[in-house]
Amino acid sequence: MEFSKGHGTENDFVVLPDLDVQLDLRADRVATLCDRRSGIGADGVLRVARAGALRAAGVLAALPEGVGEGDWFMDYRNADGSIAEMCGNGVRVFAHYLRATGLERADEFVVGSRSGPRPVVVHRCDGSTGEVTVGMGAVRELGASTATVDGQLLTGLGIDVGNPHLACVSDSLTADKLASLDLTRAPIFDLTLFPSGVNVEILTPLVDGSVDMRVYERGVGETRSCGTGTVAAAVAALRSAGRAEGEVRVRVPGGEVLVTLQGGRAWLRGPSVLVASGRIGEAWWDALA
Ligand SMILES: N[C@@H](CCC[C@H](N)C(=O)O)C(=O)O
Repeated sequence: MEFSKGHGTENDFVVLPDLDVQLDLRADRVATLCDRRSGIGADGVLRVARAGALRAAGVLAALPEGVGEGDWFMDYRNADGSIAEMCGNGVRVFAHYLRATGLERADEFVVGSRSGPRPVVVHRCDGSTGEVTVGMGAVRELGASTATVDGQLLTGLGIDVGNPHLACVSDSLTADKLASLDLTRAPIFDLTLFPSGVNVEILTPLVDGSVDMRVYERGVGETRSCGTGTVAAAVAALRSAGRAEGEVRVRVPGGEVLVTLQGGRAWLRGPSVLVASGRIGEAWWDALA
């Protein structure tokens, strides 16, 4: 079983090429694989296959609207084994992987996700680093809500970027105060607004087109970056500044990305790194309960 390991601003993934869709990605297997002691260690898993093959194998009940049978499809799993609709950093790593391995020859193509097609532009890439823009699609605002983070009640904006987010801009927050927040415990949030859970972003107000952000991801815990989360953060930061559109540089613990919002749609540009590739022991994989 081949694998690669990659990250986008240190949001890291095990990439599993599975063009014939042979792998049974049961939740417990994914969780063990993503465990940093018992497995390879990652925030999530990206299975690489064509959408039609995933549908034929029953992984997808139907193709998401706008995704064609022949499109690449990022079958994304969180580190706890749960399935999520979208992963912005994951799409950049997925596209980089396809180009670096020669599975894809074009620099512009579509990556399908459970929340629909995500067109990508690979600006540059080699076997280890790349720079990719992802069309993140429509952004839907869900209204105000709150979360308790490190004992503090924060107000945020619920935002659907294909997956659910609560982006909390705190006017009194500085980059230093943000860095000192304890995000080891899961935020408490409103289950009525987010019955399937939510990714929570905490961020500083917009200054000179930039914000600092940390995130607690559904199905993972604190990560060093979240691509869909940076889009949600950019929407909330612009809204707090009385704006609906523009470019926002989002600094996260793992690096920096650029989010562009225009006409209710978002684009995410940022780096990708492919760190290693190798083989997973089949006996080890088969023995996972
Ligand atoms: N890290 C991702 C988001 C992954 C999915 C998320 N944890 C969820 O459950 O919605 C990103 O880069 O967007």
